[in-house]
Amino acid sequence: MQGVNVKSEIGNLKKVILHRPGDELLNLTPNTLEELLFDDIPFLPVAQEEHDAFAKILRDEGVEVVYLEDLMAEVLDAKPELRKQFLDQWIYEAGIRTDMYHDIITDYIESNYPGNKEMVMKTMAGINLQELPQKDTHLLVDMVSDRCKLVCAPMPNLYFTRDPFAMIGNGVSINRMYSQTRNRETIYGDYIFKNHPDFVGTPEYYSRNDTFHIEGGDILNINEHVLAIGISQRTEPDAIDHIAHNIFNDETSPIDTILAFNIPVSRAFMHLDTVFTQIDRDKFTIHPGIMGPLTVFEITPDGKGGTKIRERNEDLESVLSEYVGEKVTLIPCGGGDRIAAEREQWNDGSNTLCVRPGTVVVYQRNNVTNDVLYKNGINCLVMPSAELSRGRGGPRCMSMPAWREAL
Ligand SMILES: NC(=[NH2+])NCCC[C@H](N)C(=O)O
Repeated sequence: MQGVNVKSEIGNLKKVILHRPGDELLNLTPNTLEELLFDDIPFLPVAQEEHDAFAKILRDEGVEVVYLEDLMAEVLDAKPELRKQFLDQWIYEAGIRTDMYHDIITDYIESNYPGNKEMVMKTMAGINLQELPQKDTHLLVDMVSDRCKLVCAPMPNLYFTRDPFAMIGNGVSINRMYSQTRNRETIYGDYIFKNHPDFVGTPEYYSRNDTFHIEGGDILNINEHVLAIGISQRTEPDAIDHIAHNIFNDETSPIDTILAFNIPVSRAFMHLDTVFTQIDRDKFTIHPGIMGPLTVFEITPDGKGGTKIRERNEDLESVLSEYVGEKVTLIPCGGGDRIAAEREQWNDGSNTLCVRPGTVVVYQRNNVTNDVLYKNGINCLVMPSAELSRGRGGPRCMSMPAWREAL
């Protein structure tokens, strides 16, 4: 299946991009957790089993599952001349600015990871000082620094494929990320969208070199015409102004309204999809904790190449019903119990992945919320979640749909 087609959050899912967590999780240590945006260290073999169970659920539902690492390796297999350019860029963006270290790392990778896929996986995992040959250097840094120091940091958040790039209709946003640790993740998407035969030519609404940050967890396709974007810890309002301008000026895009949801800035609510996801034609799950402070702005083209903005003061249900075109029900995470809501939101109880209207993938551990979903007629496909959830993302965060059928 070629190209991108995502014009809703719920249309029959046909193709999705995942990343199977790899050795990058082995490079998490207690004193790097905060910087790397984790709250604990997942046990890798179990995290991988859980992730494989997720992929199997999707395949059993008829979804084509493709992996980020394979797409990137396919780009390099087809265009071998890009391998050096990619490695140079990856080394530079890892913060290596001296020729000597650039050469040591290049030699190390070229001699130990000759295949493209293994090289791609290594760039994701990161490099420790102790892996590199010492004989060449004899520098002070080698004599005194901690031998476990990471020379090239790992990218442990890659299994949240939702965030570094995001499909919008038939186009894509290659994101500029909020945190330093996640900014290198977008290199892969950039190469894939510029070079992979399945994705080349996709209209690009945002570039990783743009100034303001925006992340895919904040981007929700409500329907062909309406896009919702969270203003959050991860997405700046300036980025939304910019992407709105680009989308409205693309004649091929039917999107004529962007709803900006201003959500509180906090670790627990880092993206809009941590508090709000669509699960059926007329149903959304929502974390009750955001209902009070939420404001919604409607952005539309002004007809002169710019945009106009209107603040919507009605309650969320009426605003959504208007754009969805039918009366919407909001189903609270935790079923209205405040403690259960907070506990389960922390473990992504509102972060579901819809595979078709009324059928969603959910984490097993959010049993209170899942019960409420069942009672509302939702078919929950339950996946194991003990280790994956330690990274603070659920089934929606761990998936980037590339193709959904029309509703
Ligand atoms: N779309 C999402 N909610 N993604 C969750 C990402 C979690 C990741 N640890 C981060 O902080 O960036």
